[in-house]
Amino acid sequence: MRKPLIAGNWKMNLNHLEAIALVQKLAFALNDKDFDKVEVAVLPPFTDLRSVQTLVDGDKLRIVYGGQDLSKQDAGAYTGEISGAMLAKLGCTFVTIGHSERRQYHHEDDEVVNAKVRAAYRHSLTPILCVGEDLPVRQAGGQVAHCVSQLDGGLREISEEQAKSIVVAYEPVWAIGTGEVATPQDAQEVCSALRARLAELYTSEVAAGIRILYGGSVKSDNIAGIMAQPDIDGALVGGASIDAGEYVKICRFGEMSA
Ligand SMILES: O=C(CO)COP(=O)(O)O
Repeated sequence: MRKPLIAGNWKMNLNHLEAIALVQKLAFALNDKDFDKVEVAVLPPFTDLRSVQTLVDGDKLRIVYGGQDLSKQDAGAYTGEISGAMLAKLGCTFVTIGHSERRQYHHEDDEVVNAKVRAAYRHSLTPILCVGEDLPVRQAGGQVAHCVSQLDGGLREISEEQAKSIVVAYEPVWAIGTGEVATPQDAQEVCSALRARLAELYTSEVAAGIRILYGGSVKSDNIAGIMAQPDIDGALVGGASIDAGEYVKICRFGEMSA
């Protein structure tokens, strides 16, 4: 049984004081019944993580958190980089890897993404491996092949034992921050193909246990339809995750109508 995961990618938004305010609002609104049904994560900028950790530890919150990226190196002369060890020390559970904004603006290819996935496992972090096609690929009908190839690239030399804990996020680039949400059927098509590929790479039992998220303009008014799909186990939420009221509604997707 896959527990749904709602993860909020704050991107480059909110300083550490604003981070505290947002996590406090989430903690106030969400209760044990919510956390029993869904795992709720936030992915703040690096500079906010210590504040989030202090709040989560101090108030024993059930919210988990993680980084938006990590270095493929473990330590050393890599100015500006943040290591997996540093994220682990801050109590991070997750780290997003291969987000389309990293692939696009920082030219991260599958090789870099794979090195980062391996770095995450070295430090017991759970990667949220992001894949997704851009508009020309979708218009040419190449979305499944494109995403499966990114999945293969990201998982190179990742063992079955490691793969069991991975989270995969399907985020079509054309749906990110555009208000253009993929239809639930479009999202399901790719997510089911990703699960089928995971079964080929590992076993069907392993594939059946891996959570696959959808991301791209997820809001409280479209989450229910997305979550109703058999191969979608949660959402990676951008813009709507920094609005406490909206994010709480998304975390309570079971109460929203499809
Ligand atoms: O990129 C995303 C999450 O990682 C999606 O962003 P939006 O929800 O703002 O479209």
